Amino acid sequence: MNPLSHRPFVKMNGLGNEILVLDLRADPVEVPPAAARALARPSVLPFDQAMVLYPPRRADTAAFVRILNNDGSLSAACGNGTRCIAALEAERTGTPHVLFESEAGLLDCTVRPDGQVKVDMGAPRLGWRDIPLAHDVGDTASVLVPGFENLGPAVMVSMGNPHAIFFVPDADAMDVEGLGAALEHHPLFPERANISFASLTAPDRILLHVWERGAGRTRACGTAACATGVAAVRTGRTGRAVTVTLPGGPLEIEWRESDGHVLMTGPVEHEFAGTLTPAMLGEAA
Ligand SMILES: N[C@@H](CCC[C@H](N)C(=O)O)C(=O)O
Repeated sequence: MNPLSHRPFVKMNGLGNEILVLDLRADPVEVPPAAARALARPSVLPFDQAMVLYPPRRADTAAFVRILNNDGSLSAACGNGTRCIAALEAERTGTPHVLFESEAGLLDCTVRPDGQVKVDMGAPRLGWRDIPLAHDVGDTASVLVPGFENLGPAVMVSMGNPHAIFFVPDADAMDVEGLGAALEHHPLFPERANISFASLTAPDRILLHVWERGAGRTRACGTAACATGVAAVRTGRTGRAVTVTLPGGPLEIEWRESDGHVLMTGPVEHEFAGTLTPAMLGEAA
């Protein structure tokens, strides 16, 4: 019997970014990449990321969170998924403040009375080794990617996961699938990268399309919105507070001056809950 069989799940989304939540705190087991791929099949529980809750490593946190993309790969960060698990945990405990830990660090979340969730996503990392890049490129805010020089320079930012942001005249007009799939695997990005195309639509508004590492094109990516807010400040395009609008809707992003942390605010939606079956996990019943 697969140890994940008969475990409860919750399906949610953050601006259309499809999130599967597995709370394994009571009886932790590993979620192998093959199980994530089986569950993500279109006829089963198609998701972009699975947020898997494990017992906390620190007494002040609600859980340690592991994040899997739908190709089975791991990510240290997922902004939309973090809002989803914060809303669930706040509902469960009756308190609006929730602290999680992930591979990227602490995630301090607040569920507001209007249901919007604010997450302190921590400080971005901007050094080439931290992003990571394959080698020292000089200024990580202006990186010409070999073979893609026609796109102009990428701004590289890590929000715990690697992001390349291209500011372009019209993000709606970009071939997000074609360019994203090629750039995700570019040798300059040794851990692959999330690829974003961003356009300024007002002094404090950015239009964003994202190709996600390990998940492909999604309706929204919270860490990409955070990274884009940081990238816009680094390149002198905006102030520190912006609205980033993705196909799934807007996120409010602030790169706080006092401590360098990035704050993301946006909605979540509960869809349905259920129990995993052997068939969902790709096994005979
Ligand atoms: N959708 C997420 C990002 C998920 C992780 C990403 N695909 C990666 O592998 O880095 C978000 O909302 O941040």
